[in-house]
Amino acid sequence: MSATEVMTGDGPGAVDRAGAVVAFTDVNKSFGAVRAVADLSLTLHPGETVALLGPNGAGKSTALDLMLGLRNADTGTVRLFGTTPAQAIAAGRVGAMLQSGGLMEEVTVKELVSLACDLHPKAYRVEDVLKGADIADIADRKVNKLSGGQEQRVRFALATAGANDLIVLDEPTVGMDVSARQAFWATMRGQVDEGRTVLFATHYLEEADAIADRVLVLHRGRLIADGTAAEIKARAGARRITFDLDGTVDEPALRALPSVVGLDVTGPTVRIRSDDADATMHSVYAAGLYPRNLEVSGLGLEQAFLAITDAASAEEAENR
Ligand SMILES: Nc1ncnc2c1ncn2[C@@H]1O[C@H](COP(=O)(O)OP(=O)(O)OP(=O)(O)O)[C@@H](O)[C@H]1O
Repeated sequence: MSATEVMTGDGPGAVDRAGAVVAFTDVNKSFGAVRAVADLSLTLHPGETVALLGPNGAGKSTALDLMLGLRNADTGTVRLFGTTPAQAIAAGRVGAMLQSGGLMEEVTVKELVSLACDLHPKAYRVEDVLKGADIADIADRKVNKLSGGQEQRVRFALATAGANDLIVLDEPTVGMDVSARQAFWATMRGQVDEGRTVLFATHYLEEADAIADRVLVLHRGRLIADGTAAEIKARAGARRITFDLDGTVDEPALRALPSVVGLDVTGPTVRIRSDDADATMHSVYAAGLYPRNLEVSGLGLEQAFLAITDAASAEEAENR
């Protein structure tokens, strides 16, 4: 498969757009010469938990800004619930937690959350929002006295002040320690269980793997993968094969073996990424090689992510 083809799973992303929560159609957004979002089409469906991954500068924040109507697309259309982002937000259907934008400083946590509830057309009770975001114990603290992790939880409270149908989170757990992160995702699961659609951008691939039922990978503004974490791992080359060889290692010959999608040789040690480990190993033996210390293991999402983004970069360099 070419790296620039979008890997689509058979999951909900593949079905028609009727009833879509989010629909991007051929969306482009540039900043000067930089194409931050390029020909992006995607559909999110009710109840999905979707992780948005991509290296730095891939266009994640820009895509979220377009989704929330904070920026306009140069070309293409963005629809939330069949309306414009502004209409969907005005109707109280969308909650967002973004990286940018300071919080009002001289107010208490409770005052800030109360304000968010006052502004929300389908607001929850302030006490419930505080409890839901696990900040009831710091409700009377001034916002400018919070730690980074506490501030993140306040942002989460603001995103969940009312009954939203879509929650958009940009790197929500940055600055949280491990236990705060676990508590955060437990709270988030509650939102998902209530039927909300959740989209979150993250650099923590283990979070994407554990929480998302669909993973989107952006690379230089393009969508290069869309599927479950398992599908993305499988398509990036499912297996990692490691062994040692005696004598000179013939790299071109190894690279030419069937199903090899990646090769790394360090001294006598050969590391192969293969999308069919049986076929690859069969041909290793058929070539008369005697691999020692053989290990075959599955690829983690992190390795799969690196593999597909590296492949996309290599392909781009070739086409240049
Ligand atoms: N306001 C802006 N002016 C100029 N260039 C911008 C602006 N916003 C984003 N860009 C550029 O657009 C590209 C995409 O940026 P974006 O912030 O969307 O990426 P990202 O995937 O969110 O990155 P990160 O993981 O580092 O947060 C980058 O090359 C960035 O430098």
